[in-house]
Amino acid sequence: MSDSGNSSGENQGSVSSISHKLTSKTPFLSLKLYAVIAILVLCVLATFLLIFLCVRTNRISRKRKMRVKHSSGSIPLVTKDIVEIKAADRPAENCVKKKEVKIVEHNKGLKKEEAHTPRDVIDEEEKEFGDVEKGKSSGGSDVSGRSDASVEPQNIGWGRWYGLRELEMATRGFADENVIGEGGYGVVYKGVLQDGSVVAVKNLLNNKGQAEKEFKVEVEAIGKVRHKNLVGLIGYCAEGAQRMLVYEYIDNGNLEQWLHGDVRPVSPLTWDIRMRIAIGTAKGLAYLHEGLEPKVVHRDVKSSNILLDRKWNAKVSDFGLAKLLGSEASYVTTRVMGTFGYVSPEYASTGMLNEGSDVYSFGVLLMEIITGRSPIDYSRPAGEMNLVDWFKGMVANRRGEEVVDPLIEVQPSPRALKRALLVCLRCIDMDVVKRPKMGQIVHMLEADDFPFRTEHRSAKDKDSLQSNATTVSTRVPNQPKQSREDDVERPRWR
Ligand SMILES: Nc1ncnc2c1ncn2[C@@H]1O[C@H](COP(=O)(O)OP(=O)(O)OP(=O)(O)O)[C@@H](O)[C@H]1O
Repeated sequence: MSDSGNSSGENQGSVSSISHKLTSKTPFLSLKLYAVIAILVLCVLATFLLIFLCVRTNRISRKRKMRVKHSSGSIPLVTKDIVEIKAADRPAENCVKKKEVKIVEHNKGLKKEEAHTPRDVIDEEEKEFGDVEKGKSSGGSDVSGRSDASVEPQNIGWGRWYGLRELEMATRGFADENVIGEGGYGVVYKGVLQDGSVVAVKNLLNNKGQAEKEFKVEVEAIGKVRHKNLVGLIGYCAEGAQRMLVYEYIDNGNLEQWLHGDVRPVSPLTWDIRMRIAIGTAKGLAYLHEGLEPKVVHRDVKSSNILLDRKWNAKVSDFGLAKLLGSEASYVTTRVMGTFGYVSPEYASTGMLNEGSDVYSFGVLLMEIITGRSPIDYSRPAGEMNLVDWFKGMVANRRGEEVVDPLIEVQPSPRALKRALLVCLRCIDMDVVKRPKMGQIVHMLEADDFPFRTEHRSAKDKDSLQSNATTVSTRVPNQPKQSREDDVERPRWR
């Protein structure tokens, strides 16, 4: 009882001592302590309020600046040539679902309603192949109806900037049924623009790391590249986080689909058509390597990147993308390394890249075209899984005629076959400096007298194919440094 009395007395004592302290005067302006504390608290609160207001004002002014920048068109106006159409602010929920979109049949075999039967294509080819061969081989008209050869950048510019809304309308809201396919860079949609022209819209994946400025610089560089054997970039979209590339639509699928997609007794790809595709591809690559400054190394030459029009003109796609998307995103790592089976040994082992790596990949592609076999095919017997090894062995053993795709009905002449086989072997030379340039390859494939330079060849020349298959390192006949003028257009890279 007395303990509790003591403790309550102590409590009362401490309370009265605190209140005494609070009411006692301090040296600061002779104010009482509670007044000083109240002033300090108010000061702290005022400081916080001030900081908060500063940050808020700063944010608002930055947002306003960005809005002004966007509406004045500084994002799309990459060059004088690019015309802003319209910018519609819209959440891109339709675009976001791209990853889940199922790849429609078109990806592995042409869409039924769009696919032409081999007969259609061959009929068309028969009607038009002659003209093309007579020197009008400047490529078919593109989707906008213009001829590639007549493209004059100073008149029409390389392309334009598209608003998200416009591309959404063109692809019916990025609808599943408009998906052409999906690659490592993103989903590709078929679209019809308001003027009726058909385009392919590539909705780039994971572009968060891609700075707008860097993106537009690279896109501009790709967009200026025009050649009848390269898929033309006709514009792009960069709104918010969205990055899309708009290409001319190439309406006859890709080479992979035609070589491996639809197994039938006779391939619609005759020997002549195959060589035409190979030469067109070589011309496109020659332009990238030799017609531009700085040159462009494709890095991913393979059959699915060779698109075809109805006249079997080859159009190389995806050039420039490795550079465009390669710097930031980790998903691109495998892309930078190219595609398994096509990658040159030195690039695979050292990562050192030059146009020789594309030449190697082209050599593998040419083997694929000749044989109808995939570069790596695990369904084949052990000794045949790797196309390059099998091919070299066959040629070295004088069994070159046996490598031709059995689906080709009319066999090539021995001369034509030997020419193609020799080009393959030279392209895959282990010594990168001994590989021919793409321009030389064009001439080798086109030249009737290659590799038969004289009527009376020496025995050594006769055996050149076999020796190439074993050494794969031979002299390339003298060729002009560049492809012919009609094949390689003037550089417009910068
Ligand atoms: N301009 C185009 N016109 C018509 N079809 C196209 C066009 N560009 C791409 N495609 C088609 O879209 C599909 C996906 O192409 P994409 O280039 O994105 O991937 P890929 O070449 O199949 O694979 P990867 O990304 O590994 O190179 C392919 O079937 C291709 O034929």
